[in-house]
Amino acid sequence: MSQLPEVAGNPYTAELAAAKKAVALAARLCQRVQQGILQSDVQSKADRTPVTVADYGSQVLVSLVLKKELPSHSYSMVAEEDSKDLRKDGAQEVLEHITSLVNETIANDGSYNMSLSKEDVLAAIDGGKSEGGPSGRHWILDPIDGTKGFIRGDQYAVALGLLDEGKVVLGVLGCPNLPLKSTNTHNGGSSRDQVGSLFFATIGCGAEVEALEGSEPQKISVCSINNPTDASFFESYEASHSKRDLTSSIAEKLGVQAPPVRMDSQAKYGALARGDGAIFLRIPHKGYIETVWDHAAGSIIVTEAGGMVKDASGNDLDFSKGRYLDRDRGIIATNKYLMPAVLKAFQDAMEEEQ
Ligand SMILES: Nc1ncnc2c1ncn2[C@@H]1O[C@H](COP(=O)(O)O)[C@@H](O)[C@H]1OP(=O)(O)O
Ligand SMILES: [Mg+2]
Ligand SMILES: [Mg+2]
Ligand SMILES: [Mg+2]
Repeated sequence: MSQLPEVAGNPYTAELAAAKKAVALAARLCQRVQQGILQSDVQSKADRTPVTVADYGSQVLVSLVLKKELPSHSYSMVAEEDSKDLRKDGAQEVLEHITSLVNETIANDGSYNMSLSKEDVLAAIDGGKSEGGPSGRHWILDPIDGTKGFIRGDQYAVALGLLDEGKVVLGVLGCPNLPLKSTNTHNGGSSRDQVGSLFFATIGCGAEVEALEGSEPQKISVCSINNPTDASFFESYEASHSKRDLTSSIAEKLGVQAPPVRMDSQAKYGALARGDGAIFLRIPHKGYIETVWDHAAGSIIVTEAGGMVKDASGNDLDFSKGRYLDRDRGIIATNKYLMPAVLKAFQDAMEEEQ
């Protein structure tokens, strides 16, 4: 992949180029594993091994590319996976599988002439143990966001953000199964429609999308709908990830006519950022605490596309508290016109639920 030209006013040009390369390479590994799962029989879909291999493999590749592309940068990463299970007796075969998958992906890409050992793989995974926090720079990684969608053959994302002094300053979201063209352009669809979208944003520089395989980047922006009756909303595909009774009550209060669009992973943030839908509601069930890697990349892509991302109290998400977001009861992403009404409906629905 060619280096991005230096853009005046973007202090994160090198980091963005490295992050895009890292996510694109990791996504290639995930695509290969997902194709393998889908080609195998239904029985083995319930086996978690293939997805585990892809989660770890993706984390290894992202960490490797960032270190190779940014050799002079100090490195701290807050990532979802750790190597504990892989160090257990009986995990040798899985570790070998991950190692060969990573090495094959590197060899096919051709950018780096290197081969990782099993120890290198474990060390790369453990590079994601950082606690993050309010000072310094920390990469934030979800190597596969939307694991259940990944197994089903649906949407998933490789999500990478950069935290600088407690603020998310950069986000890259690789969505291998999301069509490059907006899903609400009524072109009837075509088998020639390109699938695989790479969203990215840097603070103050707007949000863009390009083909995961590489193409001319296009600026994106959230929709400008200001009447909730014209809005459509995204929510989790998995009922266990978000309270559907509350989201449907919010939609009813707002007069939303369209049925919910259910999609796995932060692909929802990407789709919202380019105007495929107007509102994204996420209301986890009691006891679930949101992690930073589930929202860092997606939220900056939406805000840089002109949208807003707020918690249930109407506050900005605070990524400076470590591996978790502050405990609050939900997340809303939408445009600036709709946010006041959506927030009010959200709070009213929650009050009624008490
Ligand atoms: N019980 C749960 N409630 C809410 N979110 C969950 C739960 N279990 C896993 N997740 C995470 O929610 C995100 C996907 O949500 P959705 O697809 O519904 O938007 C993923 O980050 C997924 O983890 P993971 O990254 O391991 O897939
Ligand atoms: Mg996740
Ligand atoms: Mg994950
Ligand atoms: Mg997980």
